[in-house]
Amino acid sequence: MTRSVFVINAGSSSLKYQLVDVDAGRALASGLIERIGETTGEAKHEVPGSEPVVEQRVIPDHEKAFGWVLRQFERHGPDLERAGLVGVGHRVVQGGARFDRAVRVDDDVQQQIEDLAPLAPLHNPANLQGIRSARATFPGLPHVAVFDTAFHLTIPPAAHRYAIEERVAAEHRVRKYGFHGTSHQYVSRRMAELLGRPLDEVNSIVLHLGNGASATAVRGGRSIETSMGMTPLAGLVMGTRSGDIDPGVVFHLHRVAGMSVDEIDTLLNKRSGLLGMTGTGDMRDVLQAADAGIGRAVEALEIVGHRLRGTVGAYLAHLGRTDAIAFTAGIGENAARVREIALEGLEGLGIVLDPERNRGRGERRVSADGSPIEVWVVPTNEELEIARQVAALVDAP
Ligand SMILES: Nc1ncnc2c1ncn2[C@@H]1O[C@H](COP(=O)(O)OP(=O)(O)O)[C@@H](O)[C@H]1O
Ligand SMILES: CC(=O)OP(=O)(O)O
Ligand SMILES: [Mg+2]
Repeated sequence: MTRSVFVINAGSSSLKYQLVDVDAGRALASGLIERIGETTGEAKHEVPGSEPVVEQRVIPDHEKAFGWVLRQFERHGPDLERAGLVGVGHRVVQGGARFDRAVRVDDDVQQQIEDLAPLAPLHNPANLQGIRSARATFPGLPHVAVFDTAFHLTIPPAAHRYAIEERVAAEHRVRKYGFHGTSHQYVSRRMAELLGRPLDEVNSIVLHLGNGASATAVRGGRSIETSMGMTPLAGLVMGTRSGDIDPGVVFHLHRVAGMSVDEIDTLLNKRSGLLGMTGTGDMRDVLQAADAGIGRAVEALEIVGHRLRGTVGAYLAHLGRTDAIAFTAGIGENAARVREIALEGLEGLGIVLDPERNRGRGERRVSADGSPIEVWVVPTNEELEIARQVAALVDAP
């Protein structure tokens, strides 16, 4: 009998979902609704082995989006009544210092996620909409929240505290939380498996490079440092987010450029990064433009590479001994050129790519034989990891 989990990743303007067969470790259906709340939306429902259903339509809110999803299951399958659903998993971006693991959602937990919304104003409110819709639709099933931040709660104070007045930091919960933890955890475990060594003996650097991007230093299966901060705005250059900048820039833009706080928020979160520098937030387009010799795309890649190399160098120092570097997510898995620039010139630090392997596909080692630090491509699967955590919690006595 199949045991499946319905996994929901509700973003600010999107809803991603997967029906996961937990034991087989594969998706029975998946889908994505984009540009929720805008004047043009796109929705896609995919069942492996059949043509995907794609619709252009206006989708005003997450509740309507969820209704669309349920109709696709009714029309195109699989039948949710017969899928052996054991629970629903919700990706929740900000779990604060409170949630160090997945928890069953009840009214109290839902309230706590709401209380954490000021620490992730772009993410938690959307996550909550997903939770509300799904709890109303599946009242009989256990709902589980899986937090992006949970894996990073092992980061020691020296790395997670900011050097600001203690009273203010404590009162307003200002510290580094880190994100993409589900992916960093999944990939670092897989990395140890691939090296054939026990997790607690492996030190790795995971580079999750998707639309949002973050790096994590993992010592013996525990996160000790990560590049995102109190919010997912910090660290590496991303699709539309700036990553690290001097916080003084914010005051400058407010006082001298006359921008409001909301305008600066939008600038740094939605109009910066690759998009702000090149006009497209999609790495495929940036790479194509750079190949065509377009100056700002070439420069943007140089900035991306510079930031990545600096982060890798810092994490080598924090870990002391590093066994492997793992690239994951859309860019990390697919963009050979980005892997190359991220590690360019680091041969002296024990990192030697093999150009041929780097150009290949799928899960594999991409470092040269004899490279003291191995480099791998390890595809992430946040949905499967969420589904497994849900199943484990539901099974627990
Ligand atoms: N073949 C590819 N080459 C280069 N970049 C790619 C490729 N496929 C996907 N990407 C990039 O991956 C990014 C999206 O990553 P993904 O992990 O899917 O993001 P998210 O889950 O955060 O939405 C985009 O910038 C996209 O251009
Ligand atoms: C937290 C975060 O940055 O998530 P995403 O990469 O899905 O935007
Ligand atoms: Mg992703």
